[in-house]
Amino acid sequence: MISNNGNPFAFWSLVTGSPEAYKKAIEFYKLLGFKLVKNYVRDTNAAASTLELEGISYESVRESWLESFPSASSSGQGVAVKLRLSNYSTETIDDSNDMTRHGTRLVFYCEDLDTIRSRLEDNGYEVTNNPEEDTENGINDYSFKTRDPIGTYILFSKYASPLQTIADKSSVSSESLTSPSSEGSVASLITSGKKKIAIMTSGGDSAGMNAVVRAVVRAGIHYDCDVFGIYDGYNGLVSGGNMIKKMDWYDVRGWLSLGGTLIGTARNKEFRERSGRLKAAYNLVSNGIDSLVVCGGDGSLTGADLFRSDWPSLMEELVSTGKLTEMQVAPYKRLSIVGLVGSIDNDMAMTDRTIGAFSALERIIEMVDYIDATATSHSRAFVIEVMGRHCGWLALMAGISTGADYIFIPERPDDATNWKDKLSKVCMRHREKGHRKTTVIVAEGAIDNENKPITSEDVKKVLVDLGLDTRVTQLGHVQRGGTACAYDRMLGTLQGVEAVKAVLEDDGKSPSPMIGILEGKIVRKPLLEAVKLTKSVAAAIAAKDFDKAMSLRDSEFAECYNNYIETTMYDDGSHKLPEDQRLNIAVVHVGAPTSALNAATRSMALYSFAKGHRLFAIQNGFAGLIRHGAVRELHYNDVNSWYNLGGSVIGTNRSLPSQDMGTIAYYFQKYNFDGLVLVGGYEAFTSLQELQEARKQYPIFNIPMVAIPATVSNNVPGTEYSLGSDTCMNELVKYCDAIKQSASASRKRVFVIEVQGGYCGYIASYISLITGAIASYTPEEKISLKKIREDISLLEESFKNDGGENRSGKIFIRNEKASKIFTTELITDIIAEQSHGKFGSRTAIPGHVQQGNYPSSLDRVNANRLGVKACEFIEKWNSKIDWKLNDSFHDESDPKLRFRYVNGVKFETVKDSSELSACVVSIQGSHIGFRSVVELMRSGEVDEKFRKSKKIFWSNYTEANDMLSGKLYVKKSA
Ligand SMILES: Nc1ncnc2c1ncn2[C@@H]1O[C@H](COP(=O)(O)OP(=O)(O)OP(=O)(O)O)[C@@H](O)[C@H]1O
Ligand SMILES: O=P(O)(O)OC[C@H]1O[C@](O)(CO)[C@@H](O)[C@@H]1O
Ligand SMILES: [Mg+2]
Repeated sequence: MISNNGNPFAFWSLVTGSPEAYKKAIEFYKLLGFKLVKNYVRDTNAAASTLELEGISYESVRESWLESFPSASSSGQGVAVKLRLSNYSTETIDDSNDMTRHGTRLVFYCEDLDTIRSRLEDNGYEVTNNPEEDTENGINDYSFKTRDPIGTYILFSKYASPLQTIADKSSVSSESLTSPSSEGSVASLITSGKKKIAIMTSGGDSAGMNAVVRAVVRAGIHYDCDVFGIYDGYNGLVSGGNMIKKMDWYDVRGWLSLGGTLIGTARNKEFRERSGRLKAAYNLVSNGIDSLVVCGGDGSLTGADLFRSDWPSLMEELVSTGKLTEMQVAPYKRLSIVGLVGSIDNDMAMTDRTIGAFSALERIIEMVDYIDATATSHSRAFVIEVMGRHCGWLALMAGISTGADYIFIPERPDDATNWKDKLSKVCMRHREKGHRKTTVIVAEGAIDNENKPITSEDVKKVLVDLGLDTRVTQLGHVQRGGTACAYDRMLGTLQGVEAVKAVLEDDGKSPSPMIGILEGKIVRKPLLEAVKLTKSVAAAIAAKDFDKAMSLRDSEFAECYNNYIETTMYDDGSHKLPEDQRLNIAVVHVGAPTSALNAATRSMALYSFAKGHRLFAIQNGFAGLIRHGAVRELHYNDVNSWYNLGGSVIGTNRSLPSQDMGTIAYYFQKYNFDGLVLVGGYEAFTSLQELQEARKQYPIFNIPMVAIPATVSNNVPGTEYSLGSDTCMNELVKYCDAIKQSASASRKRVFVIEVQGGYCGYIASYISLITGAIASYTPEEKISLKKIREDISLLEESFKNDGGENRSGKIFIRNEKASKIFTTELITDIIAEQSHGKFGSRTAIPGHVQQGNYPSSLDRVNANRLGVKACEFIEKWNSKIDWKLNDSFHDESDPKLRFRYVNGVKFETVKDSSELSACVVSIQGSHIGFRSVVELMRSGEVDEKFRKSKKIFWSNYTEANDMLSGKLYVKKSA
């Protein structure tokens, strides 16, 4: 812990509830040579005493900062102590002489120990010698100790590092070790045997980075590590000093709801050079940091990987140039590095999604939806340029989500010689079909197949030449702004926790990991390989090997691109099937409305039209069919603008086919349906099951039938995702942020928020995780008075630790059916009663707002994919081709797979292959497969009584929230 530039700083935060001790502590640190640099006004109402401090009355002072600077000639390290007086602090001074019983101990390095010692003694402080001082070896040693007036153990050592021995000292120049002893001050040395993890954010900021930092800080502390924040990315790492700060549990309070990155980010040239990385290495070692978690994009992780590979030689250089000694670098022979991918670009290999990409996409679709209104009004064309650097993910997904007429992305460049013609033809054709507006999305890295950039202005010229009144909108940094969407809060949080686990499990043998998400599962991948693969995308594009570039993108990229083309470009009739293969497909919405029902129906329709099929909407659910025979054929202009329309245009209804199977069979016969797509929640699942069973009586139902899960509750058996559930989470995140703000402003108030979900606790667990709720109540976990009591204790603890700041409002989340007895109102009343007037409680019930107004970007993208998948399913069954039912038609190779596996699950008891023609679309992360409804029922996975799957695939949300909300932390520190 020495410095040769006088810059590095260590920081400690100490809290007391006693005004007297607070005042004395200030004097104590001044005695050691600290200067009082700041008095903070924290909460003028909270304190009642009239302590006079530096001429300011106590009511207005709650926090004091004291700093000890090294002298100008010295390179010793500075130290800052933040003293906080909190009337919530229950901290009492432990009078025992057992240091291990007290949480905080500081070790100060001071050359002139005698001066400090006599000052302390002269002022009545008890000074005790270290009976075990090992002057020979000096490891983790101190000379004497005392206690500050609030009870912190202060140890004084003449060694600037716990590693520094007497013998060792001679090899380091005295200049580099000098503390400002002449001023009788101390230079600091904070030591402990804990693992020290630093977290930094780097590159372009992305929403969700704050969730990462919060999770790393809290998970780190939970696992008994010291966690440091490195400010401004590699800038902070290279310059060190007060850019590296120790972080406290409560420092990250309220961060989930804030946008950008609160520890700052930067792009730094120096780190690209070895000299910059050398400084960075020095700063880490001199702060005792042994593990580095970097959250950034491909560039930042490339830098991190380089740092990792350089590390041994950087250590050697620090020793050979005399900056550090062999002993000092000995424990840092290996730096644990973990990469987290935070970037809006979604351009990193070996992960399906990067933290921030969906938030940026959310901003884009919101803006394009706004533009839609004005574009349609004026019948204009808009060229919208989106970010993404050399990656087309944002542009592709934006194109799908906003019904764009055309997109330009680097991975699938158009032919240099004819792109203008192609663009003109598509746009004119769409206009002729009835589009009143034209939308073209251009990725900022768009190129032609000769690698020449295609700019928004180039595109505009083409559209102007077509006679279209055209405007260009460059969305710019609005895409990176705002708070994180639900998905990114979840991803950042879970990946942050995983990063800490990876640090702790680093045995020095396995390669440095990058935390990614594949098929919905948080995974560790070798950083080195991920960086290498990512670089190969750029190389493939440079070499014009666009197929390879495409294949190296995430697993859903190519599929989404093909879907986009099929639903947007093939309306020219070029891909129509022969007459005898064209089908009559029926679609029905079943159950409560969710926001992506229309978007899914649109994609089914556009896909069907391209193939020459007809799509018939059964209106107002099965009740509509039974009562009114309500069937309507959908046409291009009916559906084309449904990409962003919430609710259900064709109408939805909870009624089941069993109400009147005969009538339904009659209409199926009348319209000669070749397949049925049911879009909805648990009722859609039940309807599918009923229709499948009714095949015995009504052979007309021997057609392929497929249910697309669509429900906010996400309780459909066989899938981990349902359309509309992401929109619901985004709505709830906005709602909870607003409620938390209100709770925080009212200071002492807690809200109990009741969320939907039926008997499924998915929504409650998810929303608790991403809002940092103090407690959650779900049907899966029984509510008891004991649990409520514990949660109230946690709440009290949380109020105490606010210290009047109260940056984050307190909320409890309760699922609507969590308990018959402990209703939302009752829990609210119990809290009020138990608080004895210390804080109040209110209920908040968002109700049907949870269905959302318009679909989220993630739901729109998935609606497009699932709609196409469902139609393909029906086509496959009708074509009677040799269909291997493994996952999503991919595995054609192994004949044994035929009718044996579905979605990777072995089918032991398939009696009749027709069972497999009634399936639920099963989504596991980004992977889409099918599961037969018969097999699902047989598997025992379905909880018919409580209308959900028995599988709780979100239990990691609950575990992570228990860790990060403070529940376990408070228990541990109690
Ligand atoms: N090859 C490299 N070697 C060393 N450091 C690098 C390298 N590439 C990038 N860095 C460091 O990472 C920082 C961020 O990189 P970059 O600007 O490419 O952003 P990014 O991490 O890819 O994030 P995003 O693309 O989302 O903005 C750079 O400013 C630099 O300090
Ligand atoms: O904010 P800056 O430094 O202008 O960088 C913009 C770039 O950063 C990103 O937002 C993230 O990499 C890119 O999409 C964009 O090209
Ligand atoms: Mg990048």
